[in-house]
Amino acid sequence: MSGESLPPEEWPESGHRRIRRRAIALYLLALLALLLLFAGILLDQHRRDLEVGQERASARADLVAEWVASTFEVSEHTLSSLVQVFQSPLGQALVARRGNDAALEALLRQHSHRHALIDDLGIVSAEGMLRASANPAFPPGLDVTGLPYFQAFEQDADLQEWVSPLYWSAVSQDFHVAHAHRLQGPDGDFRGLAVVRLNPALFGETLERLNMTRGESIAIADTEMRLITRRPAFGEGGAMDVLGTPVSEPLTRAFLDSGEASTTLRTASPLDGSERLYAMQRVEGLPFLVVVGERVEVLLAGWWQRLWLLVGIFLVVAALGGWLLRHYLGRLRLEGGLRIAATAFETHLGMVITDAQARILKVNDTFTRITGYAEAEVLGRNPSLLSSGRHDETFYRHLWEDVREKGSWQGEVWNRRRSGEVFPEWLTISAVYNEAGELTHYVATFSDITQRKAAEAEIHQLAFYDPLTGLPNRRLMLDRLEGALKDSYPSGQFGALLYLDLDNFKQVNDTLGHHAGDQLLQQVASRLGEVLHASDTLARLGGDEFAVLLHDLGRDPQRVAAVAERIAHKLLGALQVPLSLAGSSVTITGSIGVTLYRDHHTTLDEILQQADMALFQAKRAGRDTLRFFDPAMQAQLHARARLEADLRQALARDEFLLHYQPQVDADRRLIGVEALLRWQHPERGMVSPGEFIPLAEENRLIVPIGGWVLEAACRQLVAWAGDPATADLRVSVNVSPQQFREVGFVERVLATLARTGAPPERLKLEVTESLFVHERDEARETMRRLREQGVTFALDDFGTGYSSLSYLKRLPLDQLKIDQSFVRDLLEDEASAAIVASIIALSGSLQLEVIAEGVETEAQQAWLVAHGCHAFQGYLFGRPGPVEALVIGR
Ligand SMILES: Nc1nc2c(ncn2[C@@H]2O[C@H](COP(=O)(O)O[C@H]3[C@@H](O)[C@H](n4cnc5c(=O)[nH]c(N)nc54)O[C@@H]3COP(=O)(O)O)[C@@H](O)[C@H]2O)c(=O)[nH]1
Repeated sequence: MSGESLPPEEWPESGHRRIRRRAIALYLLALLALLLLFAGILLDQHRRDLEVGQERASARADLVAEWVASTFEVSEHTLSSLVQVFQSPLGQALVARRGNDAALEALLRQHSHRHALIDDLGIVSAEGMLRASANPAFPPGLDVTGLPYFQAFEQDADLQEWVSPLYWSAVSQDFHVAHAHRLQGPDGDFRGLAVVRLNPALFGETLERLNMTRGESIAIADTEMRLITRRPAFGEGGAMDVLGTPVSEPLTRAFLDSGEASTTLRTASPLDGSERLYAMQRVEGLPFLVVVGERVEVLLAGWWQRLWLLVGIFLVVAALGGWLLRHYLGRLRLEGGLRIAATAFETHLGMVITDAQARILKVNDTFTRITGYAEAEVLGRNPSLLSSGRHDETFYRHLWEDVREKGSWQGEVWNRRRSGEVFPEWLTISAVYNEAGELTHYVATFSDITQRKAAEAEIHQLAFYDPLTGLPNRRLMLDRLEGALKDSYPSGQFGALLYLDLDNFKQVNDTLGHHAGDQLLQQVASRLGEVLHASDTLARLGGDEFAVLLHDLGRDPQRVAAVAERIAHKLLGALQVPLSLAGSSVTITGSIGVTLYRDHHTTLDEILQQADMALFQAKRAGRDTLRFFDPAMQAQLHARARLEADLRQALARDEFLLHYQPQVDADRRLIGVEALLRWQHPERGMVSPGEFIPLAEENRLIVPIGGWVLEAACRQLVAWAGDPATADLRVSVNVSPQQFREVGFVERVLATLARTGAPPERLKLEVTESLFVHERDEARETMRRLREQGVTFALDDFGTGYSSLSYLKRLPLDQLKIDQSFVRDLLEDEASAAIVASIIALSGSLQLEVIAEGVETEAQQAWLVAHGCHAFQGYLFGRPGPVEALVIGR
């Protein structure tokens, strides 16, 4: 099932993502739940810790307030007993009578010892004068009208008893608290006050003995917000060093103003700045206030610990959960990857996995299906077991170079199945590296492309080949012509396009039927193909029209035309042989139009038109004929063909003769002659060898013609041998390369010498440098064998070729013949003069004779003599002519 047939959410990759998303969401939700749980716990505990602190502070404040209140019960009791005493008749008499001060003071001292809190006891008169005091520091008659307790009674006539807030005593220079009781007569008239002066330090001492919890503070203040005592002390003092210290704290002020008995609040201490939970408790009926504080920081110390513990637990859980999630997702991905890999592995592609040493580790089912090898057969083996042998070592070297350098290679490879069948495959090889960058595996995938290639071949065949004959069609022919035209420009080689049309095909078709017509075309195609080389293109353009492409025929258009003509004749000849069709013998002919091509300026269309026009002309000229596109060339070809035909007859008709051109020494004495062939044509007169020798060479007629020349020259030598004036003359005979290379050349020369009786040492064979371009060793051997028999050799046209000097030295030569082109120019052209001079010098160093040909002027000869040349040939000494024309010195 392919991925495209499933809904997207069911695609494997999609499913993997969905699970992944869910797992992450679940993990985050769990974390959130845990976070909320921890936050709930912490909030609750935070609240409870503060509540506990608050409750403890309230309880403590209540307790301390009780204690403070109870303290004043002592003073109250003392005052009550004093009041009883001083309101008794005796007491009143004591107070009223002056001079009883000592008795009064004794009484007061007796009562003042009842409690440590009581600092002093005193009796104040109704006028506000101290009558007596238990403390001698306060003398009788001291005015207390300015003190708050006296003023309180003054202002309120009904006031019986009153406890003062802290007040400053100028006598003791300290703060005190006074507990005063009204003294009155029997009529209720105001007689003064009994006053207990209390020592506030006692509160501090008592508080000092109290067990305090950490972070707890306890303060006692009066309603004027002056501290009486505080624990812990602040600054550097003790608990009582704070006595009288005013406290400025708005919340406390507000509480006192509200008249409430107690309150709690959370604020920073105005004394030490620490934030505390405070419980404030008024001391009932007294102008005092107890403030108990619990430091929030201490109260929440445990809570903070729990907070950090839970944060730690949360982080550990989150990290652990994250790790587990990652692990799970990793496994999920891996499993997914493996599933995908497993699915991918079993595809329509053949797959091979090897280790880094190219040993097969795994193949898939498709591999087995394509190659025929089961997995067990190939495990541990090298994939080269599949190689077909069609690719050479270089191919595989490049392939592996690509894999190593680029990481992969892909291309077409021919491999061999287990059955031995060779098949094409499209192969991709990839190198696999680990994280450290080391090569670990190779993975190859391939598909069998046999069918694709067959289909391609079929399409190619249909597109480019004629289905009836199997020949290239017009399209392929045009492709090849285009390519040939391009190639012809740099190579300089001519090619030829031939259009061939069957003359009587329609007649065959009409009389014997289309099937026979088809057979005829097939047989014609086969015959034409037999005439041509594999490098030529024979195409069927359609109907009974064929085309032939001849490539690289040469650079000389005339010769190329001749070759094309010869091949065209062969094609026409091949058609003429009767064919067997439907039980009948049929003779068919064709017409051919030829055009040559080379120039890149000529377009493809022009060439096709030219071939077409040439074919048209051939058709017009009658059946079984050919025509060239260029009429001038056509004429030349005709002339050439005629000349060739005549040349073939010339020997038999005895139309050749030899002219001799003298060769002289520096004193112009005749030393030899060069035999030069002449053709006495019955119609055209004397034909130059320059015209017919190349033709004779092309048609190999040069071999018999050359033989004739040699024979004639030898006969001339024999004729001269009997006359002392001519016996020493040597005859130079031109030998063409073809003639020289002809098998049996040596034997033929020797046979001619023997037959004629000519002295071999008088015969000089002129050869050209072209002989030594190819097969030079054979040429040297031929020369050596003839030279052994006395025949000498001259190297003709010397200087125009490319003979290597080192090789030249090894040739059995006798003479160098300076080419006439250099001689002609030597007086005008420094380069020619330099060449001639070096040839003369070279001949001297090689100990060879040297002769200059083409000498036409005295000046040329003088220059040559001056430069060491002593043999000459040229019009200056005589043109080639009949033997009788030679001027022989006697
Ligand atoms: N294989 C054979 N080749 C032959 C034979 N006979 C001749 N040839 C070759 O034909 C080419 C033309 O020869 P030809 O027309 O005879 O010309 C020769 C001389 O007439 C010409 N010549 C000599 N002296 C002068 C001169 O002063 N001026 C001038 N313009 N021309 C001169 O040179 C030709 C001889 O050349 P070479 O052979 O290189 O010595 C020519 O290539 C012949 O070789 C034959 O029998 N076989």
